[in-house]
Amino acid sequence: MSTTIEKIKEIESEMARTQKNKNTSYHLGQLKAKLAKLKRELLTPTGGGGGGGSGFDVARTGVASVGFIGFPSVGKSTLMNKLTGQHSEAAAYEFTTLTTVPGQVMYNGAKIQILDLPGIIEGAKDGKGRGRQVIAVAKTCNLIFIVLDVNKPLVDKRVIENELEGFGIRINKKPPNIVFKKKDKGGIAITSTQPLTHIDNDEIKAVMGEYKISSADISIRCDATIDDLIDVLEAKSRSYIPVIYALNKIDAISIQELDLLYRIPDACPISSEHGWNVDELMEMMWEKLKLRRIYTKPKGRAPDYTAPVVLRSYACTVENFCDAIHRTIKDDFKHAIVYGRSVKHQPQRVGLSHELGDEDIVSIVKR
Ligand SMILES: Nc1nc2c(ncn2[C@@H]2O[C@H](COP(=O)(O)OP(=O)(O)OP(=O)(O)O)[C@@H](O)[C@H]2O)c(=O)[nH]1
Ligand SMILES: [K+]
Ligand SMILES: [Mg+2]
Repeated sequence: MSTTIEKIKEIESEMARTQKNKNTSYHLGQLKAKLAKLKRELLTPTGGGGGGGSGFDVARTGVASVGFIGFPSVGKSTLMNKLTGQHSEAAAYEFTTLTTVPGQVMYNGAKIQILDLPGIIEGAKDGKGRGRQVIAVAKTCNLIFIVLDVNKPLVDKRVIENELEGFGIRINKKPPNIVFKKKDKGGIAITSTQPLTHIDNDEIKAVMGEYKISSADISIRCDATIDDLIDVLEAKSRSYIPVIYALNKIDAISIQELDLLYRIPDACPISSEHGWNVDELMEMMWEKLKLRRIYTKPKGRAPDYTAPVVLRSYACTVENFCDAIHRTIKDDFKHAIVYGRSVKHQPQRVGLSHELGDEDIVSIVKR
């Protein structure tokens, strides 16, 4: 019996040998679906396999978490120390950090947990070193900093991205706009709102066959690839996480080289050691985390700008706000009075379901 990793290798090499055309698209679709299923097997902890986040998990604090991923000695721990003031051992030899080291930064009134992680190497997702445990922790974070050494940023970037993607992490990407509904009978019905340039019905049917789905409505609302479709079928093992590339050690390069680095999307050139440009990194972190600060205004007094209630953008209704202050506030809630960007009139009376905007000011009126 060959191992899962060997099976994956076999399928990958067969895919590489197979040219994509009308006659092969069904077969390629099958192979891709097989591959996705095998990779999922690899991600499911089976006791000895060392999957999950076993031993690397730490207690979660704060409103959001940021995990550091990168090759050994790119400066992750040095960055951690600079940002949090906490101590994580940093040194000139590889694999200085051996487990998750948690820290915290306060930014715009929000407590944000920072997780310094051990370095990973190529093949990490397939079980090299402790890579799988490390990536499993990153997969639970709200944001990942991929820390790269500016001396070879682009090659390393590709390798690290590949490791994360192989682990079901989707970087700076939204879930594909495909609505999939399994049915008891009726066959496979495919509709699309725009021409599909990457896939044909044969390929889709091959994938469905591999997943043993004989009846479903599939409504495709983007120019999807077969990988997008598989991501939707494998939704449970996918995490869509924003990433910032922290390009570290800029103190070691020229201004001309620095100019080139600024062209890399979602990147922030820094020097952890000297603290250069970490302000910009923090600003980008704030943008990517999409947090909202809500200021409370006690009746007849000025708003309290020093201690905002910080909410996630997908859970920022007046109800979420009440819950964040105290469980019982909702019980005698009458309405809320809101000033800020979420309302047309200043102020405006709103109910529990109203969605708040960043820096809104809220007073709760009780019954
Ligand atoms: N020139 C320069 N060196 C840096 C910078 N940041 C870190 N270093 C050096 O890089 C080496 C590795 O730093 P660490 O912070 O231990 O790197 P790491 O990524 O945490 O390494 P592992 O935990 O082993 O994966 C140390 O010698 C640091 O002094 C920087 O901004 N510029
Ligand atoms: K190191
Ligand atoms: Mg380290």
